[in-house]
Amino acid sequence: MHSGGNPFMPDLGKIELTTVEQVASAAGAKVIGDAAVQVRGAVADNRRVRGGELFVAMPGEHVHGAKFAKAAVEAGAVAVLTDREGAEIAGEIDAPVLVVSDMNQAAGPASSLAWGRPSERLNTWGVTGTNGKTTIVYLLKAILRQLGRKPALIGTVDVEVGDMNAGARNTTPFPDELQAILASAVQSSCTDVVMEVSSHALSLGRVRPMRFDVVGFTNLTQDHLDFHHTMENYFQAKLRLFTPELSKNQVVIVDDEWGRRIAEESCGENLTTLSMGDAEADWHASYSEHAGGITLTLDGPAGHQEVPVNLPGDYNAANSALAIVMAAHLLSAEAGESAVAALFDKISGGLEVHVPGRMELISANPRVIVDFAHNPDATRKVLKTLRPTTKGRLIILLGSAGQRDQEKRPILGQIACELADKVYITDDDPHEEDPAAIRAAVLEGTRDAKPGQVIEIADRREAIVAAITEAGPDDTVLLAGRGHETIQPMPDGPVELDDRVVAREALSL
Ligand SMILES: CC(=O)N[C@H]1[C@@H](OP(=O)(O)OP(=O)(O)OC[C@H]2O[C@@H](n3ccc(=O)[nH]c3=O)[C@H](O)[C@@H]2O)O[C@H](CO)[C@@H](O)[C@@H]1O[C@H](C)C(=O)N[C@@H](C)C(=O)N[C@H](CCC(=O)O)C(=O)O
Ligand SMILES: Nc1ncnc2c1ncn2[C@@H]1O[C@H](COP(=O)(O)OP(=O)(O)OP(=O)(O)O)[C@@H](O)[C@H]1O
Repeated sequence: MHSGGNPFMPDLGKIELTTVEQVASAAGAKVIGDAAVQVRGAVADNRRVRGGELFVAMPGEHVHGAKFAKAAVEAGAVAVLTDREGAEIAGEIDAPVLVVSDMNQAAGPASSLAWGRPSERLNTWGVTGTNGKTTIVYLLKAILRQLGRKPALIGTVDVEVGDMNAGARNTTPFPDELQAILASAVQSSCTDVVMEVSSHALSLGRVRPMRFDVVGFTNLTQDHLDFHHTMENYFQAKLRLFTPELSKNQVVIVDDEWGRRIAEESCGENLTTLSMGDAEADWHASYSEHAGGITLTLDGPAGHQEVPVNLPGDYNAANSALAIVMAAHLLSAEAGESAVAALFDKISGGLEVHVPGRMELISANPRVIVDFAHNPDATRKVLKTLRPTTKGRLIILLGSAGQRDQEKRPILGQIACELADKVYITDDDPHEEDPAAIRAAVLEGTRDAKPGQVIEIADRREAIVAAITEAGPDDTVLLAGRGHETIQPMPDGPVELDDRVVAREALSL
C-alpha cells in the first residue's frame, strides 16, 4: 500500500475538446442524452472534478463510483461514463450518460481520448515482470537523460513529470490518472515516459489503448497469487504486453521458462532476446563485481560493450542489461545503428542510479540495508548478494503483507532461515488481517531453524531496534519487505513507519 495519489493535473484549458459521441465511439458506449456535448479531461473521483470533464464511474472494492455521479456533475463534470449497474445507481443525471458493458475495457480508450491521446505524443517504454520493474525504470530514466531526453517516470515508488514528483498509490495508475499523467508529461515537454506495467493493470486493461514503443520482461516468480490464483494466469496477464496489440518492440530475458514462453507465444513484431547465462539469445550479458557495483558486459547485434553500473548483485546485472538492451533495440528500430553506437558512447562512462528502498544503505558498521524484497525470489537473491560481502553475521528482519498472496509466507520464513544467521520475524503491512496469524504463517517455514536463530517481535519498530542493537560492526542487517514505504497499514488504521528513519534512530541510540 502506498500513500498519496498523483497530483498531476494537466492544464485543462490546453486540452482539445472532444464530443461525447467521439468518446462513446472509442469506448463502445451507448449514449443516453446529448451526444454533441463536448468534454475535456477524464476523472474517476468526484472530488477531483474541476469542470468540463468526463466522470469515469468505476465499480470499486468498497463502492461503485456511480454513487458519486450526481456530485461529480454538480462539481462541473459534463458527462458520465459507466456500466449498466452504474447507470442504475446513478439514477437521474443532468448530463449525458455513456453506458458500456465492461468498464475495464472502456475506461482506458475514453480517458485517452478525453485527455487528447497523450501517449501518441511520447515515446513509451513499459517494463513488466515479478521483480526489478522499479529498478529498471530508474535505469531507463538515467539512460534517457544521458541521451539528452526528458523522460517522465511512472512506478511503485513515485511518479515524476518534469520537476514535479509525487508518491504513487498504484504501480500502474488507473486509466483516468494514467492518461492525466501522460497529458501532464506532454504539457511539460517530456519526450518519453518510462513506466512499470503491473500484471493487475494488464488483467484489468488499465493501459489500454497504449501501444508501447518498447517493452521489457524481467522474470516471473511466485507473487500475487491472491489475484491471479495460478502461475499460468499470472503469465497470461504478462504475455499480453508482448503482443502486437500492446507493443511495437519487445525485449525478453529468456533465462526462465516464462521468458522463453513469451518469446515463443507472443507474436511480438520486433522481439529480441537476452540471456544472462547460456540460453540461446540475441544478446548475452555477464558482469564483474567491484566495490562500487558492477561492470556489465554485453555482446549482441551492437558488438561487444562494457558499461559500469553502481548497483550490486547478479539480479541488478540483469536489470541493467534489460534496460540497456531496451534502449539499443528501440534506437536500432527507429534511428538505425549509428544511434545505437551513440548510445553506447554516452553510457560507457557508467550509469548512476539511486532507487529509494532498494538496497538502500543506511549505515556501514554495522551494515544496515533497507530493501523492498517481499517475495521468495527477491528475498533469496538479496541474501545471496549480501552474503559474500558480510564479514560477520547476516541478520534479516522480515514479515509478510496482509490481504496479499498467503502461499509465500512460510516460504519466506524458510528462505530466511536457510540463508541468514539470525532471523527477526515481525509485522510487514498487515492491512486488515490479524498480524499474529501472518507472523505465525511465516514462522511455519522456520521449523528447522537452529536454536535461538529465530526471534519473533510483533512491533516492527521494536524489532528493528532489537536487530540493530544486537548487530556487531562486521554484521549486516537486512530490513526486508517495505523498502520506500512510509505508512504501515494496520488493522486499526494507518501508522507512520519508515524503516529507514527507524533504523537511523536505532543506530544513534
Ligand atoms: C483493489 C483495487 O484495485 N483497488 C483500487 C480501487 O480502489 P477501490 O476499489 O477501493 O475504490 P472504491 O473506494 O471502492 O471507489 C470506487 C470508485 O469510486 C470513486 N470514488 C470513491 C469515493 C468518493 O468519495 N468519490 C469517488 O468518486 C473512486 O475514485 C473509484 O473510482 O481504485 C483506487 C483508485 O483508482 C486504486 O488506487 C485501488 O488500488 C489499490 C490501492 C490496490 O491495492 N490495488 C492493487 C490490487 C493493484 O492494482 N496492484 C497493482 C500491482 C502492485 C504490485 O506490483 O505490487 C498495481 O498496479 O498497483
Ligand atoms: N531482477 C530481479 N530479480 C529478482 N529480484 C529482484 C530483481 N530486481 C530487484 N529485485 C528484488 O526485488 C525488490 C523489488 O525490486 P523492484 O522494486 O525493482 O521490483 P518491482 O518489480 O518494481 O517490484 P514491485 O512490483 O513489487 O514493486 C528489490 O528490492 C530486490 O530485493
